Amino acid sequence: MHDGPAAYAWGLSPGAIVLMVHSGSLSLGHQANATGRHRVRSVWPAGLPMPGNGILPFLLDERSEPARRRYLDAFGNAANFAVGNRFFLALMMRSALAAACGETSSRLVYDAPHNLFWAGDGRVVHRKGATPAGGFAESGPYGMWGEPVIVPGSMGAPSYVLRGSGHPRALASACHGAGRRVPRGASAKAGEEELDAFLWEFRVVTPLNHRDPGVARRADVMAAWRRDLKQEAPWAYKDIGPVVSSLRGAGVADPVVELRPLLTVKG
Ligand SMILES: Nc1nc2c(ncn2[C@@H]2O[C@H](COP(=O)(O)O)[C@@H](O)[C@H]2O)c(=O)[nH]1
Ligand SMILES: [Mn+2]
Repeated sequence: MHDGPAAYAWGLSPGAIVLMVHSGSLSLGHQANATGRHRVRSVWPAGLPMPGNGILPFLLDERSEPARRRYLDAFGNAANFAVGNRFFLALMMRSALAAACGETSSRLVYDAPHNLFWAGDGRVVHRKGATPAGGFAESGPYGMWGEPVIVPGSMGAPSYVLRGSGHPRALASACHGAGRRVPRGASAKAGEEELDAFLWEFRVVTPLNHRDPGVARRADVMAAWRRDLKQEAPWAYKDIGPVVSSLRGAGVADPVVELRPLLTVKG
């Protein structure tokens, strides 16, 4: 616990089991974006040079209006689909927990999407790899403490719930995780000893039973399995401590609670 009053106000207490769910729209948003880009190109005025940086703006002219509207609808649908995914994953986790431990009480602390845009106050803030971190407000359920900011670490490190400060220079935003230390492909090249140490420390269960001697004999299958595990292993992610210190030091968000991982399910 870093901030008792805020933690208690959000229903977080020492020893509580917290379920964290991370899912987006499973490529629907990506597809909406690809289709949107195609449409922007198809209505782009002849003779107007396209921006050299690859970012295609929707023009605010009448001719672009239908394409713009369809893009915003598709993007909104993808965002709603992502909320639905998180909702159903949470229900599945709750029912699995109830089946194992009996009925428990739980309530939602926050649903914080990232990689979305937020329109309002005459501007649009597109948070790519970032999450909202609004500060105190005159009204609203989170006004008194600031907005909950969820910063996950990795499956082997703590995650944090912080309270946003609404820092104007950060556009009331914070990072949405510790972030990768090494890019996806590069982490697969990490040492075999590190992976062995990880498998020793963590009980890793996958659909493929690597303890089965028949599976363990298949060098090709085992190599692919180990490559996949390395992508998500704790060392592929940055140390969460300095990330949280930076958020606090920069006045972006203050830690409320630290969550220690008990069980991680990756899909
Ligand atoms: N608590 C956990 N956090 C994790 C795990 N794997 C990754 N992460 C963190 O999440 C963020 C966001 O991920 P992204 O896919 O949207 O970029 C990432 O920066 C990691 O720090 C995990 O297994 N458990
Ligand atoms: Mn994500």
